[in-house]
Amino acid sequence: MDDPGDGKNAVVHPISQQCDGTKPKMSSTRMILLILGFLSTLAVVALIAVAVTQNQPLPKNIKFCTEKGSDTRSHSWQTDGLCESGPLCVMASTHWVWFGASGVAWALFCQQYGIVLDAGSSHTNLYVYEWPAEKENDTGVVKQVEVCKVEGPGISGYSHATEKAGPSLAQCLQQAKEVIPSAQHKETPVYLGATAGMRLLRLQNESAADKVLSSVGNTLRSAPFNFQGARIITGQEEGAYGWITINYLLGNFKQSGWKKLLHSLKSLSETSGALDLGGASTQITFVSKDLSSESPENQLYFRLYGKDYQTMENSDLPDPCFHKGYERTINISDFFKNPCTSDKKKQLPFSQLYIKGEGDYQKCRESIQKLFNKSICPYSSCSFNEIYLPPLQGDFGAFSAFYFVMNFLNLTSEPNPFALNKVTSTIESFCAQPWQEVKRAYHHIKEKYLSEYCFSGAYILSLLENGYGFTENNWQMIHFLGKIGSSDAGWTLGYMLNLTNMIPAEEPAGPPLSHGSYVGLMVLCSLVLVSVLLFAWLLFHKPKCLQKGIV
Ligand SMILES: O=P(O)(O)OP(=O)(O)OP(=O)(O)OC[C@H]1O[C@@H](n2cnc3c(O)ncnc32)[C@H](O)[C@@H]1O
Ligand SMILES: [Ca+2]
Repeated sequence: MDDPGDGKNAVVHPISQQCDGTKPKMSSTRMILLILGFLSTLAVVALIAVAVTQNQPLPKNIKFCTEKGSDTRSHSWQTDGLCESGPLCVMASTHWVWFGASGVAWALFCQQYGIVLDAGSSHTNLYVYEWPAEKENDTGVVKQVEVCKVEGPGISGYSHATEKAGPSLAQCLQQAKEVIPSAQHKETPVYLGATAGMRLLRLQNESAADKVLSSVGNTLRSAPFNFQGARIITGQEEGAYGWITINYLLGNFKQSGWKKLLHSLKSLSETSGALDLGGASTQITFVSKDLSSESPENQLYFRLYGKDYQTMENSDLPDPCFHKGYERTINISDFFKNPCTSDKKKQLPFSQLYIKGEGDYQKCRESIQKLFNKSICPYSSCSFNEIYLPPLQGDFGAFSAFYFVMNFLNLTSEPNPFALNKVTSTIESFCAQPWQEVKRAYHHIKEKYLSEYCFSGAYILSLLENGYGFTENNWQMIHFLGKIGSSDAGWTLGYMLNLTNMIPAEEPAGPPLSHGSYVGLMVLCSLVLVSVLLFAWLLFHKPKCLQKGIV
């Protein structure tokens, strides 16, 4: 540490002070050495600690791909487990542990699949979902890769030929077989959930409903997939799984992981409500400010079907909800067949009804409004028909028929939804168009759908305004969505996520730091270490420039 410099041109700063020719005192050298040693140790410890915690061993349930497609769930992660170069191993990636000694681990990426059949009242849809196996507990990774619309009616439509319900699914199952690699078939779960049509059939004719379920069960069991059951789901489940689906697809569970889902009742504004309108039932599901459940289910569920035609005197039925010039014939026996209208059955002196459209939106709204009985409410607030409805909260994603109808009327404008008065005036002027004109303008659209858009539009407005109490002020909180990304909005994805336990009970363990903070911290620790070493080197090997001041 001797300094031969003369000190005349010394630079006055902490380092150059040692170049001024005076010998540093031993005690201060010792002190500097001590500090340098301490800082180096601290930097090394920090580097190791961060590297180790950030690069903890990968979870045991990471899937190991095999060519044979045997049950990947039973395979545990193997750090040296190289993919057996089967067709399912689509990618291998190197995972470096930064500054760590753990070396290299290989992560295998293979796809997994799940099938859900939505057996609705009007038809059945088959959905195929896909996700990377090693990420099954992450959020937003499950994607819809196929949808197949089953030909013919919904399965409840086979009540008179129950044995045909199962075979009706064959073509879509074949399509699923083509989409999913054959090695994966055996482990691909398949679920069927039946909704309002089957709920109504069960009320009407339980044994027919059982036979329909057993027929579809037999067909699904004989497919090469892993059959997990065919059942009738409740309206509450339909609402809840629809809510899970849209919030999962919108990434609302992402920011703070699945804790958000589990504690969703507390994180009020962070989830979207769900509005589903099917052929024979409708659901509204949202997280309410009002945590005390007045109604045990704390959810809405109701079925709406048919109209009240008690006042008719002859077989001609003027209907304000169809376009002027539209005519349709309905068999009285069909009309009173379903459980929602059977208790209103009357002896009528005619067997058919002749519906004649009037195209009168206001009259249509008034007649629909009568369906929503708001006179009795056993709770602090109700939607209608004595069903509990807490105050509306936050945004809503509206799908199924809500979307089909609004989309046809060009009323789905995102991200700036139309105001309620624009929606009302559009539906009103559409209803006023004569049927011949409508048919000419939209000749490419199925006549059954086309004839009912006026009624459906008026019905949707009645349901949302009079039923649920949406107003001008909160109307734009409703977002009409058909798909989110590549996946359809509906209950099926939420159903599968739940049944495959892809919604973990606990937030999955992830690295404590984000990648950015991790890299930043590592760079900082490294800079501290390098500076300390440089400082020490300067201290012990004084370079010439510092020995003789050059400034
Ligand atoms: O939930 P449930 O009540 O069991 O019924 P569903 O699942 O069969 O009902 P959908 O959402 O498939 O369809 C809702 C209604 O919309 C009708 N619909 C389906 N596709 C449509 C389209 O493209 N345009 C207009 N209406 C459509 C269909 O006939 C139903 O009456
Ligand atoms: Ca449905």
